[in-house]
Amino acid sequence: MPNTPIRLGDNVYPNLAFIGAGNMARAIIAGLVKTGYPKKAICVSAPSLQNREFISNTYGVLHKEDNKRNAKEAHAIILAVKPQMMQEVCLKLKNEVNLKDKLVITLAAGIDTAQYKKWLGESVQIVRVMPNTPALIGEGMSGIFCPLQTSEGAKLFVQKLMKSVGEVCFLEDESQMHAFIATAGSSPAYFFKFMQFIEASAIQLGCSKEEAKRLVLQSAKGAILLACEAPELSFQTLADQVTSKGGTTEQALNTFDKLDLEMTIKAAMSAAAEKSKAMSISFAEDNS
Ligand SMILES: NC(=O)C1=CN([C@@H]2O[C@H](COP(=O)(O)OP(=O)(O)OC[C@H]3O[C@@H](n4cnc5c(N)ncnc54)[C@H](OP(=O)(O)O)[C@@H]3O)[C@@H](O)[C@H]2O)C=CC1
Ligand SMILES: O=C(O)[C@@H]1CCC=N1
Repeated sequence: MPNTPIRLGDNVYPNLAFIGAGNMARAIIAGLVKTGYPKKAICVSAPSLQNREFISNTYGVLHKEDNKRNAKEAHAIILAVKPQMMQEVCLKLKNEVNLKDKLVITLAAGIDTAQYKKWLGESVQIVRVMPNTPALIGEGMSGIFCPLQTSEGAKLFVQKLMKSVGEVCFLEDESQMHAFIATAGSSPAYFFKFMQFIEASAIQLGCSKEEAKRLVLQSAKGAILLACEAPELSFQTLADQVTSKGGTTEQALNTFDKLDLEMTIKAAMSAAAEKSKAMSISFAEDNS
């Protein structure tokens, strides 16, 4: 039986069981704790004591070795293991925990909600969330897909939960998840790689390592804040504002065009979306 949810003022905080103590669990837990989710209402389980203790010590939440013990006491179970581990984790949960009255939220890429019903039982209440790591600092972007039967209460709960670590977007159709993963789930990595390459080039051009990082970070932060403050301006207009005719930026952007940066990015995003589709198909086939 789950413990009674913690109440603080008018707010009720269901107990959350995070299954998995990796990057994504950590990012969401950090974001939740920062926004005041009660630490004692959050528990994490994973095989590695070191990883569990790291999250527990850093954010003050509970930890358990055993998924079963964690899930039993929770109102909502958050599946934060790699897709390849998901079947094993789900089948064990189904056998060991009464999932009736519990909400299951999965963060995994490439596994459709229909698949979870095969693993966890047709009646399981499952919601799919695709977050990203900036949730760690409350700046995440999460896509939420709720199958038809999802209760309004569950939808609102997931919306509130993920809003506390960033922005949310409801997906009407699960097939939209492939584009969402390519555009938001994976994209922080694209921006980090872009910054990494600018930093390395700056060093080659004569900047010190520290200077290069500082210049990249502040310029990227400035550019992003500027774009956020002027949503009416297209990205093209913002780029035009930097580009003087016959000047330095023009030379850099011409080089992007010559080497077809746009095509490279399109190809990379298609690869991410295609991988998501292929994973969904392969999980469905493996278990048909
Ligand atoms: N990283 C990201 O940016 C995003 C990830 N996701 C999704 O989130 C999920 C987790 O990804 P991420 O956090 O990056 O992965 P990590 O590899 O960082 O973490 C996976 C965690 O799962 C734990 N684990 C493995 N087996 C079990 C088990 N049997 N029971 C409980 N826990 C187990 C691992 O344990 P241990 O600590 O012992 O190794 C580890 O803590 C994936 O499905 C991914 O698709 C979604 C959006 C973005
Ligand atoms: O790389 C992945 O598969 C996961 C999903 C989106 C970000 N990380």
